[in-house]
Amino acid sequence: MDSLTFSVKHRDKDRLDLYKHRRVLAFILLVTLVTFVPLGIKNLFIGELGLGFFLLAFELSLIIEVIAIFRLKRQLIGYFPPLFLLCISIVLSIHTFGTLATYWVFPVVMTIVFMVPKKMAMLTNALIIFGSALAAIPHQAYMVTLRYVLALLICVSIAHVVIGAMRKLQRDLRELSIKDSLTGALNRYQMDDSLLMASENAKMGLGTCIALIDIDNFKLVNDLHGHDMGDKVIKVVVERINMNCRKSDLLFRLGGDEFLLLFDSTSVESAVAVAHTINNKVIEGITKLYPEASGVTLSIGIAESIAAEEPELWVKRADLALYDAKHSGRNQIKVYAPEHSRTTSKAVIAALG
Ligand SMILES: Nc1nc2c(ncn2[C@@H]2O[C@H](COP(=O)(O)OP(=O)(O)OP(=O)(O)O)[C@@H](O)[C@H]2O)c(=O)[nH]1
Repeated sequence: MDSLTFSVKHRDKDRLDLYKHRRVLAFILLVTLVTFVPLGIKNLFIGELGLGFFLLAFELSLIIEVIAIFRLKRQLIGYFPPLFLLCISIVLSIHTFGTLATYWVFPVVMTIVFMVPKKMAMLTNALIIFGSALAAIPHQAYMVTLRYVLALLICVSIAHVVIGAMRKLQRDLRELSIKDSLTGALNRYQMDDSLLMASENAKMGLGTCIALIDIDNFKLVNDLHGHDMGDKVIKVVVERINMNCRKSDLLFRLGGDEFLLLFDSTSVESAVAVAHTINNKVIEGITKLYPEASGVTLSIGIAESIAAEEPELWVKRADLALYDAKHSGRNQIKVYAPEHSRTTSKAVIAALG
């Protein structure tokens, strides 16, 4: 189950990145406003109408895009128009002013690597490097153009490696913050939003179920075979749960040996069937992989969503069903029924004397 993918599956990742980098975008807009706009106007005045037009058109497309990202929280015209106008402006400016204009290309290609999706950045930079080198040839010695191209290629390669490492680090940190490090299941802090969304869906008739899953007598596994074996057993449990439910179901580790499985639009009958399969596969898996710890079973409490019910009460109902499963001898799957509330209250009162 790829919970991370589930949590971002409907979003456009590039747009999300751009939206997160609004401060950088604002800075880039400011820098281009104080450089490209005066340059564009100057070129119009000195008769370089084509260059002046493309520089100002680029600036205009950038302003439109940045305003859309700030106001509408999405791209309006996309990457292509500003990048196309930028490429033309660079080539024209080197064609007109020669070597002096080549210095501008370095910050431009670096910014493209940092702000534009990888493939588009590579394509745009390839076009800029190739086009600007061709435009520079009549103005300087071949060796100077060769050095210019090599320096640009080195800059762009370093920027790609750095940004690749940063994005990987970002992904790893995000995973660390939402997932349990032992099992890879989502941690309990991710649960509230998902349960709330599922409760909201129940209001629209899209009910589903949750299952609270607890390993039976897990303390004995630790006591008899050691903590490491306990960890291995927990991992097998999570693996088997993941193997026997759908990608769209979400598994949370609540702590210790307890898990909550949030099914995606699933009836009680189907949830019970999946729970039985999970329990059987866990028993089978541990017997096969760690025969010394065989005999590990699960107790599972299932509760169906009720429209407009608080998520805490929903989990509480699954907990009561789990309590029933434990007290009926463990290795059981119980579905919440209203009498669970009464029985549990009586049991608690009896326990308190
Ligand atoms: N190996 C290991 N043990 C853990 C971990 N987290 C909690 N535990 C242990 O898991 C055990 C949980 O035991 P309980 O849930 O109290 O009880 P149980 O033995 O499972 O009994 P029942 O739930 O009543 O069937 C405790 O001994 C904890 O120390 C972990 O990450 N790894």
